[in-house]
Amino acid sequence: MEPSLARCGWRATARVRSAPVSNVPNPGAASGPAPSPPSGPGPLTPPADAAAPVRHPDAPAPGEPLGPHYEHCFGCGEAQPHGLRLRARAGEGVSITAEFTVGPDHQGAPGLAHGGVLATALDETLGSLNWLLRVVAVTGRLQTEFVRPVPVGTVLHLDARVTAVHRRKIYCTATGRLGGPEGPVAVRADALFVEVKVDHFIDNGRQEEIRAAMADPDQFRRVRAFEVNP
Ligand SMILES: CCCCC/C=C\C/C=C\C/C=C\C/C=C/CCCC(=O)SCCNC(=O)CCNC(=O)[C@H](O)C(C)(C)COP(=O)(O)OP(=O)(O)OC[C@H]1O[C@@H](n2cnc3c(N)ncnc32)[C@H](O)[C@@H]1OP(=O)(O)O
Repeated sequence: MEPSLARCGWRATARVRSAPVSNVPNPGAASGPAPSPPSGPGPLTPPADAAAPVRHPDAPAPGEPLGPHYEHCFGCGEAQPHGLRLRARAGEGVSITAEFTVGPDHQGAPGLAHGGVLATALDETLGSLNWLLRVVAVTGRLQTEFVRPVPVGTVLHLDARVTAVHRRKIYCTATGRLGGPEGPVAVRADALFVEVKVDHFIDNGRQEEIRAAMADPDQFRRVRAFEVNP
C-alpha cells in the first residue's frame, strides 16, 4: 500500500508566526482618531438610477454556442494551446453559461487550479455577456471570491448575468460550480465592464495582431456585428 502523504511528513504542523501589529505606519507620530473606512456603496454596486439590462434582438438564441470572439484569446481562443478554451452558450435573458475543463497546464499548486486562471475563467465568462447586449465592453473591475479548491480534471460550470446598466457601465456577476450546473459553488465574481468602441483595440493593440485580425474575414464579421449596434 502506498504510504500516505501524512506519513511521508507532508502534513504541515507549522503555523505562521505572528505578533501584535499596529495598523498605524508610525505609531509615535499618530495624532487624533484613525481615519474611518470608506462608507456607502462600492464601485460594484449599481447606482439607484441604473437600468435593467436589455437583451439585444439579434442576440444568439438561448442554448446557441457563442464561439471564440478572437482565435488567439487566452480565455476562449482555439489557436491558444495553453489557453482555457472556455466554451460559452447564450442563456435566457442577459445571461450565459460556460464550461472550462481544468487541465495540468492550469495548476497553481499540485493538482489544483491556479486562482488567477479561475479569475480568467470568470472574466471570460462575464466578457461573453457582450454577445447578448451586442456591445463591446472591457473589464474595468473584477472582484473574485474563491470558495472551494478546484482540482485538475474538474469541469467548472460557469454562469453569468448582467444585473444593471448605467451609461457605459455594465454590472454583472458570475458563479463557477464543480462538476455540474447544480454542483457546489467553487468561485464567484462581481464585475464592472465599461463599453468601448472598436477603436479601443485598434488604438491600443499591437499593430501586428490588429492587422492580422482585420485581415481575417471571420474576425472582421464579428467586429462589424458589434460596430453597427445602434
Ligand atoms: C481589431 C480586434 C478587435 C478585437 C475585439 C473583437 C471582438 C469583440 C467582440 C466581442 C467581445 C466578446 C467577448 C469579450 C470577452 C472578453 C473577456 C475578457 C475581458 C477582458 O479581459 S478586457 C481586458 C482587461 N481590461 C482592460 O484592458 C481595460 C483597461 N482599462 C481601460 O481601457 C479604461 O480604463 C476603461 C475603458 C475601462 C475606462 O476608460 P474610459 O476613459 O473609456 O472611461 P471613463 O474613465 O470615462 O469611465 C466611464 C465610466 O466608467 C467608470 N469606470 C471606468 N473604469 C472604472 C473602474 N475600473 N472601476 C469603476 N468604475 C470605472 C467611470 O467612473 C465612468 O463612470 P460614469 O459614467 O459614472 O462617470
